[in-house]
Amino acid sequence: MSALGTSVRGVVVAVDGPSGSGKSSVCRQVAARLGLAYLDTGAMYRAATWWCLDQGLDLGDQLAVTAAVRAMDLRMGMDPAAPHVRVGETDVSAAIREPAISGAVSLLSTNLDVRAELNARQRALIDAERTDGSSGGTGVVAEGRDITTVVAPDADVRVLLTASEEARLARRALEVHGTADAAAVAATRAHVVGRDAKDSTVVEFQTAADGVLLLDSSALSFEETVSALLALVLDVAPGLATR
Ligand SMILES: Nc1ncnc2c1ncn2[C@@H]1O[C@H](COP(=O)(O)OP(=O)(O)OP(=O)(O)O)[C@@H](O)[C@H]1O
Ligand SMILES: Nc1ccn([C@H]2C[C@H](O)[C@@H](COP(=O)(O)O)O2)c(=O)n1
Repeated sequence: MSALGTSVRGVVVAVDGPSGSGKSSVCRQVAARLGLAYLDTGAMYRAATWWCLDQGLDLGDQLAVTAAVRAMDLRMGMDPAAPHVRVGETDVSAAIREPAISGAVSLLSTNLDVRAELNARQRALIDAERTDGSSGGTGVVAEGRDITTVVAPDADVRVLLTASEEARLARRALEVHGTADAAAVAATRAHVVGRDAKDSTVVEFQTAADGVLLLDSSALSFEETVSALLALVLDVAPGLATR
């Protein structure tokens, strides 16, 4: 609600792309700069994986996994200054980034019943920001693999953020190993290219769907990519003020 009591419709920015293209870091920064909420949908798949492992489930048991995910008490903290993820009372923000979760998460993200459950939760979170900005902002930047196409195809701004495989591997190697030399890139390949190959079997995030804008960050610095996405959003929602 505005100060006058009238309803203000929040802007919805949807961003998809492959692993290491910069979705999380760039979208979080753009959300902070525009005073929007930030929704990391990959973190929801990671939290679901953590929850199922914590319950001692066999992740290949699709029925048991689906039932557990439907029962999961998942709370997404969407403030871009301090995003966090809770399952019940447990803050799992750090645990869901562990290699054991990264290595197992595709078992859930390729389970179509799990996708349906998480898609519904993502739509509810996005709709809450669209209608009343319940995180205190004037909209949301939501990123993942199927936000532009499945979860929020009606978003105000839809962007596919890509980068060459070479650039994505180098970025991830630098982030994880502190260097992008040949050994570090080789060690990173399975986590980036391998996971994308599995996830690509159920969602399309390598090519832009109709009406989705393509932002290729291969030759852009982090700041240049943030500026490019900001420009795309401000083009559609010029009333938003940057911070
Ligand atoms: N344009 C850029 N130039 C250089 N480095 C970048 C750029 N964009 C992002 N990075 C860096 O690349 C790394 C990967 O980015 P990020 O984690 O945001 O990717 P992602 O698409 O969210 O990956 P995933 O889907 O696997 O979580 C981070 O260390 C980030 O700081
Ligand atoms: N909307 C989404 C978001 C994420 N995934 C999958 C892809 C990854 O394997 C996993 C974790 O995502 P990340 O944190 O690495 O971005 O979840 C998906 O299928 N759909």
